Amino acid sequence: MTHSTGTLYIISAPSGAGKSSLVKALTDADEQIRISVSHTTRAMRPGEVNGVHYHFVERTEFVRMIEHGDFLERAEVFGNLYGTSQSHLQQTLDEGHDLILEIDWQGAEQVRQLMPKARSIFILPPSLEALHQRLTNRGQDSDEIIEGRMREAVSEMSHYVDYDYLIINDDFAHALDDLKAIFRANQLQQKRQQQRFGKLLAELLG
Ligand SMILES: Nc1ncnc2c1ncn2[C@@H]1O[C@H](COP(=O)(O)OP(=O)(O)OP(=O)(O)O)[C@@H](O)[C@H]1O
Ligand SMILES: Nc1nc2c(ncn2[C@@H]2O[C@H](COP(=O)(O)O)[C@@H](O)[C@H]2O)c(=O)[nH]1
Repeated sequence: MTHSTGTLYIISAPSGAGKSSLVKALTDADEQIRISVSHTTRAMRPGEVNGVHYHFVERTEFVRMIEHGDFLERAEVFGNLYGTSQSHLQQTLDEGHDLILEIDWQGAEQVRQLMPKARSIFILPPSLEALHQRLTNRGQDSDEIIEGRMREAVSEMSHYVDYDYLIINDDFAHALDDLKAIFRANQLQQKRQQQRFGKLLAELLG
């Protein structure tokens, strides 16, 4: 019996494009797919839970973790530090789960170097106006923070060309279908490769 490992997915988007909402809807519908919980020095938003949405840590603790080599990737985004801890990442993939990293373009570049088989998806909003509206409607950030995120949005979006797939999140259900199709196609490809490998192994072992 051959064993297949899961696929690592990088998902990036300008803040407010709907990345976390789409990823949550995807993983609610498929328990085989897991989401990596990042570390951050950002202040907790109302309703966020430590260890669920992020591991919230002080900057000194984050720096200690950098020095200890704990992060697969890390970046400063909107003045806060964010990073993906190595712990459990390989184990989750070895257990056969697909794993999603919701990270910015700087982190994506680091992960591509270290794990070239990772698949990457960029999510775009239909327009900058819609993006601004979504950040405002989310009702979790001050006007100042929203303006800062809007200033960074165009620069973040300019990196979409480096990604394997592009999804425009205009109609939510449509964008979710696109996301599901990417995962499904990859799962089928993995299964096919596993079958080929199993057949080859059986032939070799007689
Ligand atoms: N297709 C859509 N149409 C309208 N609103 C949407 C759509 N997709 C997501 N939203 C809403 O936009 C807001 C931002 O979504 P979300 O928090 O998922 O964005 P994000 O990309 O994960 O942002 P961040 O990077 O800041 O975490 C939420 O209030 C969400 O409900
Ligand atoms: N390089 C990384 N970027 C990350 C990580 N976790 C989140 N992010 C990026 O931060 C912004 C803002 O997130 P928010 O929760 O404060 O709204 C988000 O859009 C991601 O691109 C990470 O571990 N590494």
